[in-house]
Parts: sequence; C-alpha cells; structure tokens
Amino acid sequence: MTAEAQPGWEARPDGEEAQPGWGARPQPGWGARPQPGWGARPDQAVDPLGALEWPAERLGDALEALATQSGLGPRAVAAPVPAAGHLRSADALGAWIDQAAAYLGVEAEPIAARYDEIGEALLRVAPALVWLRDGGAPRFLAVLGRRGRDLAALRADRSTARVPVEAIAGRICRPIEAQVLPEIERVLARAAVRPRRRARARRALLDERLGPVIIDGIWSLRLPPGAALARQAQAARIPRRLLGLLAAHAAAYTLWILVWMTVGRSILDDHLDEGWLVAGALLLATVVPLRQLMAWLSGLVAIDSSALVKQRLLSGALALDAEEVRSEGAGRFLGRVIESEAIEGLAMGGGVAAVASAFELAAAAAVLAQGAAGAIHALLLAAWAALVLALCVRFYRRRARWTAARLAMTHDLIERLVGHRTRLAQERHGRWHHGEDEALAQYLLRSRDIDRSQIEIGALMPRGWLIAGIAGLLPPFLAGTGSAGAYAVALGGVLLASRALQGLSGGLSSLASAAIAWEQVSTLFQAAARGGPPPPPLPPDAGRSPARARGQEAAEARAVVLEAHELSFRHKGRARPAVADVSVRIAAGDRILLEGPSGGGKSTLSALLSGLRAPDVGLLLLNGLDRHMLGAAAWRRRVAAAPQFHENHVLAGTFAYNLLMGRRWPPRPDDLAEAEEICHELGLGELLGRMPGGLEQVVGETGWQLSHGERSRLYMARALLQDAEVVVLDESFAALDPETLERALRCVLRRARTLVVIAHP
Ligand SMILES: Nc1ncnc2c1ncn2[C@@H]1O[C@H](COP(=O)(O)OP(=O)(O)OP(=O)(O)O)[C@@H](O)[C@H]1O
Repeated sequence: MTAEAQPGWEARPDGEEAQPGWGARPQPGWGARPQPGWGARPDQAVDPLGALEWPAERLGDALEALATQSGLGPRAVAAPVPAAGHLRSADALGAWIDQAAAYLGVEAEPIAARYDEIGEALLRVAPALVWLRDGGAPRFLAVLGRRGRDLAALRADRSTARVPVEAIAGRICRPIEAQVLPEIERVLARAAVRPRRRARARRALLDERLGPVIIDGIWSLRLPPGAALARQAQAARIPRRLLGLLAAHAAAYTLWILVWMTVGRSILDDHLDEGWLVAGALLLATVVPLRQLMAWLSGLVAIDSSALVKQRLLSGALALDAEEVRSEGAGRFLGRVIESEAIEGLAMGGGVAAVASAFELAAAAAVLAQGAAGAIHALLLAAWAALVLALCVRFYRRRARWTAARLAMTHDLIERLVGHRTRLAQERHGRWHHGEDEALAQYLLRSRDIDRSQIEIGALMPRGWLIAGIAGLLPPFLAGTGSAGAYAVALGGVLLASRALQGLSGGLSSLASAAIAWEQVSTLFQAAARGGPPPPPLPPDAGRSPARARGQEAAEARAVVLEAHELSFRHKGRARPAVADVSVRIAAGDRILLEGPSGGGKSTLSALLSGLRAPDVGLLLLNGLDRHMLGAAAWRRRVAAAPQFHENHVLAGTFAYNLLMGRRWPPRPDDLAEAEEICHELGLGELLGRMPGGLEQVVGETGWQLSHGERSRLYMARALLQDAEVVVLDESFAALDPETLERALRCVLRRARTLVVIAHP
C-alpha cells in the first residue's frame, strides 16, 4: 500500500475551520476518491476515529446520548448494558439494540446498504449507531447528523466532532476489503499498473468485486410511530417550518402593501418621483425570493407531514386488534384510510391558508379603516367574514353526511367483492343489485348539497363582497366627503379583502374537510399509540443465538414454558365464555394434541396461548413472565401460531416472503435454504418445481394460486420458520390426504421445539 493513496482523514472538532490538510482532501465524487478502498489503509498509524469510538459496555449510554442530543427525548431511565452474548452476531446485537431502544422510548431501524453505496447511505441515516467490527473488541460510533459531506459524531463526553463520511465508510468496509485486497494487489502487480494510477485501479477493482455486497451493522434511531404526534412533528421540524412559512407570508404581504403604497402615493401626488419608484421596484424584487422561500417551505412541510401521516396510519393499522377490524368490517377501515388523503393535503394547506388569510383580512380591515368609509367599512368586512364562517359550518355538516354515505358505499363494495364468489354461486340473481340504486341516490343528494355549499363559500362570498364593499363607499360618496386618495385606499382595501376572503373560504372549507377526515382516521392514529408499557430491560436470553438457545433448553429440559391458571375468555357480545377456568402446563419438548367438539373453544384457547388475545381472567405465563411484562410482540415472537384456515392468509408477494415473514427481511441465503428444506419435508418440493419462479414465485390473490392443502402446509412452514419456542397449529392437518398428513406431521414433530396441535376428534 502506498502512502500517496492515503488522504489521512482526521476527526476535528465540530465547526472548526478546515486546516490546510483538510483542504487537500479529495472531493467526495466517486471517481475522485484517491484512497484505495473504503477501509484499505493498513499503513495508517493512528486511527482517525479512535477518540470517537464507544466501547461495547457503553453501548447503552451511546444510544441514550444519541437519542437525547438528536432531540428524540428518550425516557429518563438508566441506559441498559449489553451482555457478552449480545455481541456474538449481528442478529443478537440487532435484537439487543431493538429492545434497548424500545426501553428508552425510541426505535432503532437496522440499515443495510450495498458496498458501493455505503457512503451515500451513511449520509442519510443520522442519528445512527454504527458498529465497527474490524477485529478486536467491538466498538461503536454515534453519528449525530450530517454537515455537508461530513458526519457529526458524538464523543463519549457528549461533545461532537466532524468526520468525513469516507473515514467512517472506510472503517466499516475494512474487514470485507481485507478479504479481497491481497488478490487485487497481486493483479495490480502482475499488470504492472503505475503507482500513480494504482489507487484508482484498486478502487475500481474493489467496486467491481464488492459492489453488490450488503453491509449491515448500522441502526438509525427515530421516534416510534406510536409516539405522540406533537413529538413526531417536532422531530420532523414541522412546527418550525410552518412558523417560517407564516412569517415569510406576512413579510411578503407587508412588502406588497408597501409597494402598493409607494407607487400609489406617487400617482396620487401627481408626479412620478424617481426615488419612490426605485423604492417600489426594490420592494417588489424582495418579494420574489420570499415567494420562493414560501414555496420551498410549504413543499417540505407537505412532504414531511405526509410521511408522518402515512407512517402513523400503517403503524395504527398493524396495532389494531384483529377482532376490531372484523367487527367493523375491512371496508370501513379502507374507507378511513382513503380519507387520510384529505388530512395530508387539506389540513396543512387549509390551516396555512386560513391563518394567512386571517392575517390578510386583518390587514385589509386596517386599510379599509383608513379609507373613505372609515371604521364602518371595516365593520362591514367583519360581518361578511362572520357570514363566511357560518356558511363554512353548514358546509362542515353537509360534508360529514356526504362522507358517511361514501364510507357506507365503500364498505358495501368491499363486502360484495370479498363475497363475490359466494354470491355468484349461491345468491338469487334477482338480489345481486339489491339496494344499490337507493344508496347511489342518497349519495348524489348529499353530493349536490356540498356542491352548493362549495359554490356559496368559494365563489359567491368573495365576489359578493366586491359588490358589498363598493356599496359601502356609497354613503361617503353621496355625502360628498373624503378625498380621492381616501377613496383609492378604500378601493384597495376592498380588493385586498376580496382576496383574503377567497383564501379564507378555501382554507376553512379545507379545514372542515380535514376535520371530518380526522374523525374517521383518528381510530387508526390512536391505535398506533397503543404501545403498552415500556418493555422490561431485556430478558436474559435476548442475545442468545437460536442454536445456543436450543442447547440451553436441552439443559433445562422439561422446564415449564407455558403455564395457564384458571384462564377465562368471553367474546364480545357473547353471554357465555368460550374458554372457562382452563389450567394447563406445557413443558419444553411437549407434544400436545388438543381435541374437542366444534365450537368448544379450542381456537380461542390457541389465540390466548399464542398471545393473539388477552385473557379476561386468570394467569398466563410464558417462561414465568406474563403478557404485560413481556410485551405482546415479544410473546408472539416466542409462540408461533398457524391460525385456522379462514383466519390465515397468503399475502400477495413471493413464496419466499410468505414463508419467511416471521424472520429478517431481506433473507440471507441460509434462511432461503432452510425454507426450501422445510418445504421439501412438508411435501411442497413438487410444487416448488412446478412454479416457474420457485421460491421467488409471486403467490396470493393476484399470483400463483395454491390449493387448500398447499396453503395449509405453507402456513405450517411459516410457523416453523419463526424458530419459536412453542408452535401452535390450529387444524393445520385437516385438508391433507393421509400420506401427506403423515409426512407433514413427521416434519413438524422433528422441527418444533414444543408443539400444540389442535384437531377434531
Ligand atoms: N370472534 C368471535 N366473536 C364472537 N364469538 C366468537 C368469535 N370466535 C368464536 N366465537 C364463539 O366462541 C365459541 C368457541 O369458538 P372457537 O372457534 O374457539 O371453537 P373451536 O373449538 O375452535 O371450534 P371449531 O372446532 O369449529 O373450529 C363459539 O361458540 C363461537 O361461536
């Protein structure tokens, strides 16, 4: 390795001016990078990141410091400390970071990027933890933010330092580069590449060889989607930008009035003063950048708030209780999600327009008060604005009725789509379109009402004001009072007020629509906040690898895994409990067959055991912890369930995705290999062979159709691949022929650590 290839990055205090050496740093373009590879700097004596690295035992502190300094407001609790087991593999460490972040009240998202894109990825991930694993003890970097092409990293004393992104990318990539560099050096030597060109050639070869390699070990911190909306908006800097937007609007409007006054004064004084005209032109020129700033800020606010709403909706949808969706109908929820469009666009736009127009209205009233009709004219404007407000209230009521009619139609349509096949086969033809015309007529009626309201608010009121405002000038005109200047000011005020009223009516009607949409969507938003209590500070096995976990289980053979004491559960709206006073102990390695009559409560008990439902009464423990202590998500990770056929689903996606949705995604080669192995054991090998895409074949409603028996084995494989402590299979074997059943049973018995099978006698 040659010295000329090393740019010699150094950490320098944040904000410090570039030293001569820094200026000599190559510019970040890929082609211009003179270093041999991201991390290939074996001749470098001093590690540039040394002072910024956090040791593994202070990883919890790094997490907490990063969350605090980046404004995520972590919970005031002692930062957790990882155990040795947590640092054994990326998965174990990922699980620890995930849970430690949740404990502190933030979320850690694992980031993976291609080798040739790692630099760009690092510029986007802050605040983030970066794992440096180039030999020796694991060390971490706490990346706080981006400063141009540099990253601000947090030191252990919580001060920050700027580091070029290449230096960090270099450290991350060093281990994988080390694997191919000797061979690349040999090639370069054999090709007799001149020293001057060597660095570039090496770079190109490294990119060629390692380009598609995925680099992980980066965790980006953010607020959980269920955090308070105000906190999330704050973190996304939305309020600050909104204030900036309003300030820019106010400044532009004031400048506009000043321009108007300067030019108007020149004209009314009957001589064109060059100085006034230049002043007017300068003021006008200042409005241009202000308008640009406004467009930029409103774009940013729109994008950020839209991202926030979408994220929250997704998280809310997944936090909904399955029972809730079923009892209300998926169609209604779909309608609600569609309504969210209104919140994104209308709430922000309408809110800003309404506030800006209120400001404009006040300014117009002040101008009117200076005009020929004086305060009376301003009062007339106030009365007109009150009328607009009243019409907006009427619009709100009409729109609420229209929305309800629309949602009912969406719900109805979804129900008809879902039950399409059954209706075709079994419903009398004469009833297929029953009730459709009535619903449509009702909807049209409501639509006509809101169209009328919209015309009143959007067109009649602002234009009507022009007539009313000019009519307001009649009394002084007839009385012969007021100068020409006073009339000009009053006329200007009328025009300004008309513009403001147009903005106000548009803004208020948008806000009214957004408020109605909010009533619909708030269920989903609030569901996102159902995070429950903070998780406990990491159960002792969080860092165990599955293999080790299995080993320990063998040692703790026959330990009780699931324990239920006098468990009872009653479905909503039912008089009698489906499960009453059930007590059961399931030990590690048990194979349990649960039989009973139809409607006897087997599936309900299975949902309780697998954490899909919470018992009304009784105690249910998993490894000695209840659902509250362990958290619903952690419970479901440890008890994998394949619900009954009608409650399970093949998602539109690849076969591999459907198999591995309980594991990390994208999958690693060993995940895919294990998935394929289980498929063969379950007798799905022939299906894999038949599907042109194999594991990559798209299945689901719009893809390759699976038979009943194929689906049930896919569900079994999915549950087994979660590598859970307990597997619960609810009537999974019912659709299989005796030979396939035996084969599938053998696989399940061999693979499940502890097994509960529900079947009919
Ligand atoms: N979501 C629900 N809402 C209301 N009642 C329900 C619900 N699910 C099940 N039930 C009722 O609870 C009782 C037990 O149902 P469960 O599905 O647990 O029985 P099962 O033993 O699994 O029946 P099967 O063998 O027919 O699948 C039944 O009377 C059923 O009607």
